Amino acid sequence: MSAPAPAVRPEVQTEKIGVLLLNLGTPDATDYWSVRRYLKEFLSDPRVIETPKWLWWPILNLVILSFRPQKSGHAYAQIWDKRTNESPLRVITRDQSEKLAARLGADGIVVDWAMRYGSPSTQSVLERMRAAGCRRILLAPLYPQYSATTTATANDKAFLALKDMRWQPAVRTMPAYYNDPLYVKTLAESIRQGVEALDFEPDVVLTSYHGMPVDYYEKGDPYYDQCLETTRLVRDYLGWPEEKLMVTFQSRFGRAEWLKPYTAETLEALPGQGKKKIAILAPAFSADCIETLEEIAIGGRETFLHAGGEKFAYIPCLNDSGPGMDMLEAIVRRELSGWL
Ligand SMILES: C=CC1=C(C)c2cc3[nH]c(cc4nc(cc5[nH]c(cc1n2)c(C)c5CCC(=O)O)C(CCC(=O)O)=C4C)c(C)c3C=C
Ligand SMILES: [Fe+2]
Ligand SMILES: [Fe+2]
Repeated sequence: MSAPAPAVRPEVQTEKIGVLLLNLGTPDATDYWSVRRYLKEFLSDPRVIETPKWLWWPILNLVILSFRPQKSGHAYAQIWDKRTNESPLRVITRDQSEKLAARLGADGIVVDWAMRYGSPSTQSVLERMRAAGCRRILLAPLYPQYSATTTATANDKAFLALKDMRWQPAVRTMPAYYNDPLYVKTLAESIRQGVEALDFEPDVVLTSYHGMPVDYYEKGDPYYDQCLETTRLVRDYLGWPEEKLMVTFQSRFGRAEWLKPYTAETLEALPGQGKKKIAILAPAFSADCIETLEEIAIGGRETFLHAGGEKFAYIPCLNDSGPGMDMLEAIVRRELSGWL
């Protein structure tokens, strides 16, 4: 008599599809050490800082990490979500994940979220998804415009985690969606509604994108071009003249030349040019965060009003709004095609 055929392990028969939303990361708290830990990981990423390690290490560890955590911690404290005691970026990314899960769950799709820096780590979440039976995973970096400093490094981190898995899921990466008609429409409608809700008519609306060293652009990073293209498409959608919807770049870090025009300098100059009523939004961010809430909505307002501006309005990111989630669901479903 021959031995019975060995049973197939049940997990082999599990064939789930997963979607992993990836965002940048944020500190766990606003104290010096929490912010330092986060900044150290972030600013040690060679995709973000291309200065050779031997030169960058002392600058980062001896100079930047001795003063920046305090300054950034103070900025984070101003926008901290008191309800959950977390950073807004984390709260919003989780909300986006939960809402997407509610929309895709009926189709058996597992949705989760992770951060490139800090927690929840990309590795821990990928491991959890794999253990839950996800055999195919869409990595979805939540950056409308591609940059090596954001999109690529988020994917790198996921690939690094896959490297340690004996049983790897199949993966796809979601492309940047800077010119996707759905994104353009959703962004443009958010501007139209944002402006309609104001008690003034803005002289100009600024699309303020996160900045990047010019050097990275010259070496081939397409981020700048994609930012310009997003604004051009939104302007066309709204039927606005060129001067009504401007492009600027914010969040300059360090002494190198960054993409121009700088948002802060523009905010200072506009009142002198007779543009005293403005609205501003930050299309490079899928979720409001320190760079939008503190730097623009608080700091940008101060800069503009001090320079003689009269009316300033910040239009929020798409976040987990209904239209924002409709857009994300449609883009994700399209990227899953052939898997479903
Ligand atoms: C040092 C170089 C930096 C590059 C290049 C850069 C590109 C870049 N970043 C985002 C999105 C976010 N950045 C955020 C915070 C942040 N960014 C930098 C530096 C660079 N970013 C720093 C030092 C910080 C930390 C905050 C501070 O200390 O001021 C965030 C928000 C995180 C949060 O917790 O709220 C996001 C999101 C994009 C899209 C981008 C593209 C070129
Ligand atoms: Fe940044
Ligand atoms: Fe900033």
